[in-house]
Amino acid sequence: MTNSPKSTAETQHSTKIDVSAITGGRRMRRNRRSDWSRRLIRENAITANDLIWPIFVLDGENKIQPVSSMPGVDRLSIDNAVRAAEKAAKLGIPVLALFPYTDPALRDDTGTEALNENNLTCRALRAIKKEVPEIGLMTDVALDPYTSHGHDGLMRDGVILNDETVEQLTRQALVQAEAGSDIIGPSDMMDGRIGAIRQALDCGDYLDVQIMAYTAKYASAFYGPFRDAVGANATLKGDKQTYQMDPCNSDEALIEAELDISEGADMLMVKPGMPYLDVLRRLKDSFAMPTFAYQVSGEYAMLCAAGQNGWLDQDRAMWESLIAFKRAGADGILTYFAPKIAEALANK
Ligand SMILES: NCc1[nH]cc(CCC(=O)O)c1CC(=O)O
Ligand SMILES: [Mg+2]
Repeated sequence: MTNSPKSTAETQHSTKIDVSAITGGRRMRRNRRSDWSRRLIRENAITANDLIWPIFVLDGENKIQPVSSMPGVDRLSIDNAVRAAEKAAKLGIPVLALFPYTDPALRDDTGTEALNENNLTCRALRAIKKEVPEIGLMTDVALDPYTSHGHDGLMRDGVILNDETVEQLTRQALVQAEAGSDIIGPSDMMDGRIGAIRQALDCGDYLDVQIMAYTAKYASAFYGPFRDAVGANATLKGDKQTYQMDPCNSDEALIEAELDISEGADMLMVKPGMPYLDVLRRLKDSFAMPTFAYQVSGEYAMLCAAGQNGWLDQDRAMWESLIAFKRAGADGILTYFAPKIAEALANK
C-alpha cells in the first residue's frame, strides 16, 4: 500500500458502498431503533404462567437448609414449603414440583420408602393442598431419593431392572395421586412406565391426574447440584447411562416421544434445557404436544457462579436463558429461577 494522496482518493471512491442497493432497501435495524418498536415486534415473552418451580423438601419443622451448590435454593421443611406455595400462588406460578431429601436411614435397596403413604412427599402434598388448594402440584416418580445405591430403579447384580422397576414406580405414582398430586412426573426413563402408570391411575379412579413424561432425559453432568440437594451424590454408585439418553443422540428422542404419547402422556419434557434446545424444537415441531424444558440444577449453578464472580450479568443471562426456551418452542419451563422471575414480572 502506498499512501500518496492520489491513491487515497481512489480507494475512497472505489469503496463507496450503497447498502440500500445491497439489501434491496431492506433495513433490519429500522425495527430495532427504539424501545417501543423493539417491544412491538417481539415474538416471545415470559410470563409467570410459563413457570414450574422445583422445591426441595426435608423433614422437621421450621427448617431452611441452604443447598451449597445452588445459591439461593434451600431445602424446606413442610411448614416452609407451604409458605413457598403461598408465595408461588400469589405470584401466579401455576405449579410447584416437589423433590424430597430423604433421611439416609430410610433408604434401602428397593426404595421401600417411595411406597410409604406418609413419606415426606405425601405429607408435603397433603399440607400444601390443604393450605394452598389453588396451586398445581407435581411429583417426581423415580426411586433415587429412596434407594441406598442412588439409582432410579431396582438393581440386581449391578443391572437396573426395567419391568420390576415399572411395577414399583406404578405403585409410587398411585401413592402420590392418593396424597393429592396433580401431575405425575416420571423422571426415571424406564421403558413402558408411562403406559403402566396411566393404566393404574385410570383403574384407581385418578382419571384426571396428569402425566408429564420426562421424555428425553439425558445422562447429564448437569444434575450434580440436584443430587447434592436430595442427598443422592453420596449414595450413587456408577452412572445412569443404561437408562438415561446418550447426549450424542436426538433421533432417539422422537421415538421416546412417540412412545410416551401413545402410552398416555399429557405433556412432554426435555431435560436438561439449555444444552438440548435442538431436541426441544424437534419434539415441539414433530408432535405439537404441550412441551416443557427443565433448566436443571447445573445450569442454574453455572449462571449463579459466573454471576457471583462478576464474569457475567446474572440477571440478564437468566432472562436470556429463559427466553431461549420459549423461542425453541417450550410451553413452560421448570426452573429454580421461578420465584425470582415471577417476582420481577410482578414488579414490572
Ligand atoms: N430422578 C432423579 C432426578 N429428578 C430430577 C433430577 C435432576 C434435576 C436437576 O438437576 O435440577 C434428577 C437427577 C438424576 O436423574 O440423577
Ligand atoms: Mg421412554
